[in-house]
Amino acid sequence: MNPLVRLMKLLRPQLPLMLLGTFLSIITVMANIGLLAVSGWFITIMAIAGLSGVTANYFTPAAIIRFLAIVRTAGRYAERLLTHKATFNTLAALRYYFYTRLEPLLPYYRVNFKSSDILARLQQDIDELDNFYLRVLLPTLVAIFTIPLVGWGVSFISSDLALVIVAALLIVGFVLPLLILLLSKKRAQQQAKLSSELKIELVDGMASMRELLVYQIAEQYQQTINKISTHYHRSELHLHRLHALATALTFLAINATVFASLYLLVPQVHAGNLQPEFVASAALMILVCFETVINMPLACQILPKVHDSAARLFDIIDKPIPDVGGDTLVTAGAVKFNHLTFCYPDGQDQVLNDIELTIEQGKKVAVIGASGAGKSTLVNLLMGFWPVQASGITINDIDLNQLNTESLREHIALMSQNSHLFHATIGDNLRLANPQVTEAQMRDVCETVGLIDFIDELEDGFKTWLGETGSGLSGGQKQRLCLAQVLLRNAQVIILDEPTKGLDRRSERTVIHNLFEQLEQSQQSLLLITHKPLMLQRMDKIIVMDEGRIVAEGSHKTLMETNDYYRTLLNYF
Ligand SMILES: Nc1ncnc2c1ncn2[C@@H]1O[C@H](COP(=O)(O)OP(=O)(O)OP(=O)(O)O)[C@@H](O)[C@H]1O
Repeated sequence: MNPLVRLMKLLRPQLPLMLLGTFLSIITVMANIGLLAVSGWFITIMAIAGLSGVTANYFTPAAIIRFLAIVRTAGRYAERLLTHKATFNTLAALRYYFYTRLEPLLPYYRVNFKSSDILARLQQDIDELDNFYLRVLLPTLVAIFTIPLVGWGVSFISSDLALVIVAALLIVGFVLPLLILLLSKKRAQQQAKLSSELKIELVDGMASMRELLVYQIAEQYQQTINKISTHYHRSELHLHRLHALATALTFLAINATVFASLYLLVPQVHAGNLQPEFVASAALMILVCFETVINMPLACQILPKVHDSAARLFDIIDKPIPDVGGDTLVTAGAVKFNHLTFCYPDGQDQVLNDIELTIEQGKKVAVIGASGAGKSTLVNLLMGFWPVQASGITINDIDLNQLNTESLREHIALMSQNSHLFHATIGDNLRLANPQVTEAQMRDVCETVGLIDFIDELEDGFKTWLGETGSGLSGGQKQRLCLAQVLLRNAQVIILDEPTKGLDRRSERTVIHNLFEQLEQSQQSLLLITHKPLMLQRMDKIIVMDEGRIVAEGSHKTLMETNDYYRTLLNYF
């Protein structure tokens, strides 16, 4: 379906406001035209009456002028109020619509989406859609309805003049903008592409500034930005030139129409077929009646941008959402991987091959393997991020595909290698994991992860603000805060991916000791990805993975004694 048609469907809830706004806009434009026409006529008859010394009735035209002036002012105010309200409502609804559709897609298409691109689309493209009603639909509807009304009104003065005005309005309102559109189409597309590229480069550059400086490629990066920026401004200049040309031609057409009106009407006045006051009335009216089409060149310039933005947004959200999750609530029990085999939708090779693994409730299982062995994939599948084969994974003997995703995420808490901390206070970051948590509970959990001394030394304690992605904390402190978040979830199964990465040996010992003590008490299950002997020693079972397969399993002691690959892995990491 055409993206603009889809967009119109999305705007349907705002239709009453939009139609009312359009109606008021038409009334306002017509009142303005009427006001100038009556004023021209009124000024002329008063001048003629003054010069010839006759009296004229000025009460009626003065009352009409006042009435039209009030309608114009009140109409403009109400129209602006309604049309802007409709626009803001639309903007909010569109953002909500696209965000809610994008959210479930991100875990599946993470690899193919660039966050800066998503940001550019969500911000820039939706802003562009916001123009659709105010700058495209509204002026087009106003032009379509008012041009015949103007023609009809002018035909009472002169049908020839009516034809000239309607023709001029059609040229200025439709022919000229379409011509400019054709001339600018390629450049406009190029400009949209460059603008998006510029945004992506800037966001990426800001995020990787440290690396750019360390690898001494900041200058190269600057040159790239300069190059895109120069091309962007060149396109923009070209488009502005075309726009200026359109504006100049529009004013030329307006003035030519005024001359044409004099050319047509003055001989008629001479011939006695028309009263002279209508000449001034027509001239003033012509100047203002182009208001009906004055925004059409801009509308034609914006329309392709709106079309492209809508197409880009629909393009993302139309990606199929993998069918994951059912209605059954998760209950505590063993987590089982039953001969699980998995291949990413966009991948060729099997990433997991015949995985057979059981994690009994309350037990601690570790997974160890070289980089790329499939450990994170195993965890992500258990979290329900990708669909798996029927009965490939079960919890308490219920197929993962039948389990409610929300309930699954309550049942299992995950601390991945790159857990995110928000630009908020330490307390707020902890409350994200558990909104009901009390200060006492926060202190307890921070004690468990060995962070409480550090927090107590901070002037604002839990109210200390963290920078973006937790900057302001050391790598080890961030890691411990993320661990605290996971522990606050009170989930039945906890998954930790290298939880002590970045910790010194003493802190690591304390954290491990406290963590395992808490797990013993709470009888939570633990699935741990680690290469640290300190933790591996305390596990009930260790799985050794290589190229997507389980190649060995047993306790730390047994594996150390019997498995060369396990020993190599421990030495290697
Ligand atoms: N979203 C994805 N799409 C396609 N292939 C992927 C995706 N994520 C991972 N892979 C591939 O799957 C394989 C296993 O990756 P995975 O991240 O599970 O390994 P890992 O054992 O966790 O590695 P590491 O210890 O380095 O984190 C790798 O070959 C990787 O390239």
